Amino acid sequence: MTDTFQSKDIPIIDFSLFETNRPLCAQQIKLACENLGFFYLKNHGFNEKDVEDTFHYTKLYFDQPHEEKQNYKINEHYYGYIDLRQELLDLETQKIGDHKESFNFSKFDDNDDPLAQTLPPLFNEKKSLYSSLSKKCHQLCLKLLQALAIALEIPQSEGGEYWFESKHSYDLKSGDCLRLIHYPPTVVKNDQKDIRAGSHSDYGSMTVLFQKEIGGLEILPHNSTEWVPVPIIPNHVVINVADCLQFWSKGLFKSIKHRVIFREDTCNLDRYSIAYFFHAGSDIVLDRIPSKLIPKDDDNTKYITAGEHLQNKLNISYQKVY
Ligand SMILES: O=C(O)CCC(=O)C(=O)O
Ligand SMILES: [Fe+2]
Repeated sequence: MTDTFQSKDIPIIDFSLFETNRPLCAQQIKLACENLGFFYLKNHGFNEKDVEDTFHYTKLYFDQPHEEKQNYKINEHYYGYIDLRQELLDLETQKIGDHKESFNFSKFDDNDDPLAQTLPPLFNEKKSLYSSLSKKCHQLCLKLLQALAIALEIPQSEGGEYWFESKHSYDLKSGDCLRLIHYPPTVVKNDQKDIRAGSHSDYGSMTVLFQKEIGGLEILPHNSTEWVPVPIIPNHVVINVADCLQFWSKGLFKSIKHRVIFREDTCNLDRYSIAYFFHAGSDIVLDRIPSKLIPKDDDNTKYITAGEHLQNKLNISYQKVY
């Protein structure tokens, strides 16, 4: 027996409880966000075939020639194609950018057209698939925050279980992003200097992550120095608390550090993942959650907007390497 946190200790929450026993579901989600800021979710409502299809077209997209991908490179709103090594997530220890390429989608309108970018032809053809995944991820996150608001007993006079909802409406201008990620293989094994995604925490309220077949994701539990692998469990998504929610809850909920390493058994294989970064509207002030269960405010409370937070974080953790 050991007290060290292990992969098997990562909570698995059955989200069908949200319909059948909402108070219990809310307690489980609150506990997972307090203790680790990270959990698996099963019975989450995503259609398995749709997720499969999304991964299929994602692979086809990244298989295209480099020049084609460069035609839709990242724009001033951070949507579009990001090249191999272009993003560097851990400025403290990384010498070179992440060994990954990605594509960021903005939110979509009612006709499944993206709000802040022009899509490459392949994605334009499949825009309903990506738009629907984006909207479903957003709806899931709203429910997760509703569960947290229930567990925190936010007073009805303050908005109760819907306290978060108006701050995250899909109509708001925000940093929300559906991101497709491709981690190409490497021939260099056990190279401590190279990494698929450097250590970081996410910026917004929370993140939904779909993994597929190839592992490598690791988490660093709060107050620990031991990285813990996050094994892939088929048909489960992974949820993590991000920085803004940690700020709102005055540290009650933990924005967990994570990274993607080259595992020796799979470093010669392509890895694909899909993340949805869920954010409050850019102009929303990161006020504290009104609840007796939130730790007391101290004097140094600094209120910033969600957009400022994103901008600050991008400025320190995002490097353009053209
Ligand atoms: O690909 C993964 O498994 C994690 C990606 C991630 O953490 C990120 O893009 O913020
Ligand atoms: Fe992340």
